[in-house]
Amino acid sequence: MKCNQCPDSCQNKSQTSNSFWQNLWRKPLKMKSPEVISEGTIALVGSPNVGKSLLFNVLTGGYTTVSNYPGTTVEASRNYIKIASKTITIIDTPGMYSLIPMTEEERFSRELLFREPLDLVVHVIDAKSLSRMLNLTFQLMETQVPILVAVNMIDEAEKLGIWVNEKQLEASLGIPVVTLSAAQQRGIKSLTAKMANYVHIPALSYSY
Ligand SMILES: Nc1nc2c(ncn2[C@@H]2O[C@H](COP(=O)(O)OP(=O)(O)OP(=O)(O)O)[C@@H](O)[C@H]2O)c(=O)[nH]1
Ligand SMILES: [Mg+2]
Repeated sequence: MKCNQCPDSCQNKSQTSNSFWQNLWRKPLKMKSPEVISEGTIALVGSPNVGKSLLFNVLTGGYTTVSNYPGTTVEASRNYIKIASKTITIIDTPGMYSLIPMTEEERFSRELLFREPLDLVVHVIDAKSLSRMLNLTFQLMETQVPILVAVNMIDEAEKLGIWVNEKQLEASLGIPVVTLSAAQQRGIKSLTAKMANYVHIPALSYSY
């Protein structure tokens, strides 16, 4: 007998309706992922081990796609974040010490800087070795792409008695600076607020 013909009290009926819901629950929902339209691109660059990838993960909530250029095995990760209600692509690049490339990683990152239409380059530096890392900042500033300096690892620097004065460094360099700790998720809001200044916001249109 078909279950929907059972009387309401029939156990068979309730089992069938339970299994219907259980099956529905187990069935993977196939949803078409919406096409992401990026409205700007920001790259994270800097020396190896300064925390670019950790910062990328903190900003984007995880790693998604990787891209490489023909002839290289080195990769960049990309993901999207919302800044000032715009969808912005964030690129995590391989470590480089200088814009004059010595390694495959440096060549790749340099290529990316010159090939990608970037709205902003975030130069991630280690607060513990500030002066050594500013060399690359000056090289990057010569590329004419807007540069923001993210002084990372302030938690470690503070333990060593090193305090980076954000305002003073900003005034000396003439470009925006943010001090942060990707590991402790400190300074992230301040970073995204400064990034927002480089995201193109369309002019308001009025209709009368
Ligand atoms: N204490 C502390 N550790 C950090 C911070 N940011 C990153 N790290 C650690 O530093 C190490 C290097 O971080 P990565 O994000 O891999 O550095 P990277 O710049 O991407 O390195 P490459 O990809 O080799 O260029 C990891 O162990 C991180 O957990 C920070 O703000 N504070
Ligand atoms: Mg990395």
